[in-house]
Amino acid sequence: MPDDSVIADPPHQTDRPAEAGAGAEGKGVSELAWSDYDAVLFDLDGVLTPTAEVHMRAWDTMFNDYLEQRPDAGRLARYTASDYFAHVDGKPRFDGVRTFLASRDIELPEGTPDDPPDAETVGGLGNRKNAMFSAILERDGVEPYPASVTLLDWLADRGTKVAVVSSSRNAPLVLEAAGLADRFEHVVDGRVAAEAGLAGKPSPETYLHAARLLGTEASRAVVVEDALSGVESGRAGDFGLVVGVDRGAGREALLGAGADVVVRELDELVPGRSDG
Ligand SMILES: O=P(O)(O)OC[C@H]1O[C@@H](O)[C@H](O)[C@@H](O)[C@@H]1O
Repeated sequence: MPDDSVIADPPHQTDRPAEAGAGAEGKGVSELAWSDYDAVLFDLDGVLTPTAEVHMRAWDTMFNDYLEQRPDAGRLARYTASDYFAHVDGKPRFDGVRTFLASRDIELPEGTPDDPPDAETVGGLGNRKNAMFSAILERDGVEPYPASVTLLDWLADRGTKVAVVSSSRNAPLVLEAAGLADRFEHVVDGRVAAEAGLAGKPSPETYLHAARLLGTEASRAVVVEDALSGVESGRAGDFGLVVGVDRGAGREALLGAGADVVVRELDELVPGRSDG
């Protein structure tokens, strides 16, 4: 069993379920007591599909082009992958813009979520990035992670309820493009959240909303997340188990944000798959 899939002592709580708690050191994640859970709430980008990388590339191009054309470009540090993980990853589009700009002491007018991509506003910059994201998605398409499909198949056979909880307004499009749309009756995405007035990740509100839609108590639901902001949502919502998927955020950082276990691939959660 790879070291990354060892269950860690939960850093933020002492009343975690036995299989995820202290003393479980060395147990495989495949030994999770699945009977404790009725539902699994999946983040999308970076968890079910490799689209976190597409978001990353689009943010990188948009922010660096923008910084370079500013009159004070000389004083501004370039946008890097560390900025993505620290300020943007997992958050709703316009929260990501606002948080990154604040890290460079830049304040822009809010504008609106419908601002055109050439507007120098939070709305405009977010939509500028979205035009790039959409173009890449249309050109390259998207395939789900095979190991994530393995877990979805196993959960479907078992009758476990599933939902997608994504900050992205593109989630329905990505699920359709990846051939996963039929697997989820409930998708709480960036648009649904905005319309329902739910605060975005790292708030737990979107995950709690999904649990309600599935008719499940948070304590009986598992949250699966690759972003620190999303792991924080799961922890803040007191979910039964928070699984961190390390796609670049880093194992220690995910544990620090509140993940109970960290895996590299989702099939490590299927019994019998990752023991060693
Ligand atoms: O597709 P949208 O609505 O612009 O959403 C953007 C965000 O969607 C999230 O799912 C990604 O994890 C973020 O990293 C990304 O920035």
